Amino acid sequence: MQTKRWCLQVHRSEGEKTRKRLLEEGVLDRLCRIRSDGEYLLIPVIRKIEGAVCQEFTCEQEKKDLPRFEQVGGIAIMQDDDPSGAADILASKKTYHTVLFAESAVEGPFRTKKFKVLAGRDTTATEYIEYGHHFSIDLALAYFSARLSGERQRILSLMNEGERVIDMFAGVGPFAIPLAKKASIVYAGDINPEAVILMVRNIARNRLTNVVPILSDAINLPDIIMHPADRIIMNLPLHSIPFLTAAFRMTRPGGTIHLYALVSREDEYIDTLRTFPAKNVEHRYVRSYSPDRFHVVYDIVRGDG
Ligand SMILES: C[S@@+](CC[C@H](N)C(=O)[O-])C[C@H]1O[C@@H](n2cnc3c(N)ncnc32)[C@H](O)[C@@H]1O
Repeated sequence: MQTKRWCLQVHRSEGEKTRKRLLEEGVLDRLCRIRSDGEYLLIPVIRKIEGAVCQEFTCEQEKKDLPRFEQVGGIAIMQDDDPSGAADILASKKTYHTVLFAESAVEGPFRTKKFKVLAGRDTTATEYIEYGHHFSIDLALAYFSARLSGERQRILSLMNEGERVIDMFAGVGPFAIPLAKKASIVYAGDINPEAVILMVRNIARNRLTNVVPILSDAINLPDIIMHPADRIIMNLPLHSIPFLTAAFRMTRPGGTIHLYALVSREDEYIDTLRTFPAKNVEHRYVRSYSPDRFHVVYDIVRGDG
């Protein structure tokens, strides 16, 4: 079947390297055939990524319509308690080892969900790769979402080499670990001991020596971290506002705080942010959450006050 798809156009000499990278990042469209265009190859991808162009491809049809699910590593998470759909999902790809049903929304201080195993291995743990970084995850023990991968890359692209970074709600390390590539040091705190244990493992797996895991309530971080940061990550979208005073205490004048919040209007917290010594605040849509609420990120530059 001929169909239009997003693709990357790369020189033949770069073809295999690019294909492997896209496969590793989970964006290679494996249902469509890579095609050549003179000395270039057109490599199809499943969504619009940086540098992608739209071209015609010959694609196989999906074998069977699968129910909706979110993929995290080898785990598929369904929105419905549907064992037969779960069996279809499990059979659809060799890499899936477990299909889960989320029995609750994110809840409690650790922001975890309760899960029921619908098919496959009886586990909530898996391995996940994002932009070449390896993560051990256990969805029942510590929060993790693959949906912020683009946002993590955006923050990385804003960074200068050698920055000092603090991630106040670090979870298993999905911000802290990629940002360590440019940072001189990343302090990564979380209140959930299981998240910190997984983060320690992930730091070691990615052979990093500049990420400092801290088991602590974020409110206490200003008493633990003595040097001001160039950049702070605050990814606790429902409850981050009460931690802003601590974040401002830890940021140097001119440094940036990235505050994630759940809102129904992008400028919802602008008046609150004006009560802090902020020199500049920009906001941007991150992703939808419910029909009337979405995640926004405020990029806040600290003033001198
Ligand atoms: C939405 S998750 C984000 C985790 C990680 N940044 C990510 O993107 O996957 C929020 C994290 O904040 C942690 N947390 C909640 N309250 C906290 C507090 N008072 N101090 C430190 N960490 C907290 C939770 O355990 C959870 O891991």
